[in-house]
Amino acid sequence: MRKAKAIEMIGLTKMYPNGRGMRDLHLSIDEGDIFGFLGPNGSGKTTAMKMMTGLMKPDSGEAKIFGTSVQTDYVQAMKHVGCIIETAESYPYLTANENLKVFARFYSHVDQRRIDECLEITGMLKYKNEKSRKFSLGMKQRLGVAAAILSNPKVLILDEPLNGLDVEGMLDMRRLIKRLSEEEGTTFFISSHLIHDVELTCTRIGVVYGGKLVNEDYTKNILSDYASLEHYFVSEVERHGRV
Ligand SMILES: Nc1ncnc2c1ncn2[C@@H]1O[C@H](COP(=O)(O)OP(=O)(O)OP(=O)(O)O)[C@@H](O)[C@H]1O
Repeated sequence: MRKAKAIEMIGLTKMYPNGRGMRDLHLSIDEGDIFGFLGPNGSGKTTAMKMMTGLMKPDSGEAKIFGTSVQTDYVQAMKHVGCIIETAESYPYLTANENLKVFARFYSHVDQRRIDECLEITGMLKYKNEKSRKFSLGMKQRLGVAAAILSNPKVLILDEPLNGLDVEGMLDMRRLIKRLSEEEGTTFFISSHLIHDVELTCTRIGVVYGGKLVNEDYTKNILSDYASLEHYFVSEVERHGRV
């Protein structure tokens, strides 16, 4: 059976006056994929993610979530999406639980039981009544994920979710992503510049370089042809990327 298209990007373009940005991005993410958007600092990942989540208007092109245009029907398109773009914000003087209650107000069906469930899934239940200003970066990231999954989104869009995490924090986050993918069928779109982590976490990978998508493929295909994702990355950038 053909899988549904969770995310489609059709020629998304945003160029800043300095000539940088993201040019003519075409991508199609199937339901159930854990898609890794891999590229170095400044390659255009955040720009693309802002366009696909409606935070930035593209110069041209369109993003669709489950067939609905983010640009023309924002509320309907984003109904199934949870996202953390740039940083996971929280209210420092509120507890983890109180923070989630604030977010829960946006959704009529999210009750205390679901809040507890999200705290449990993200390993934050034991810190439920602690104020977030005392949290480490990893705990803040996890609280951010707890907030992003409150409404049971079918798609989670995470910008550099491993940024600033230590090894244990990275392992936790990777487990969390796999758990949500397996148990809840969540589709992920994750940006990262960490090649090794993308290799271990993602089922599909797109390489971005200099504001362009240079190639994309399933991780298992890449690893059957290349010794590691790093070899693939370097080869793709050399083949298509350098401008
Ligand atoms: N508001 C802006 N005005 C001008 N240039 C910008 C602006 N935002 C980003 N850029 C430039 O566009 C390019 C792409 O930036 P973007 O933030 O999308 O990259 P990124 O891949 O997310 O990088 P990072 O991993 O460092 O977050 C960079 O060269 C950046 O300097």
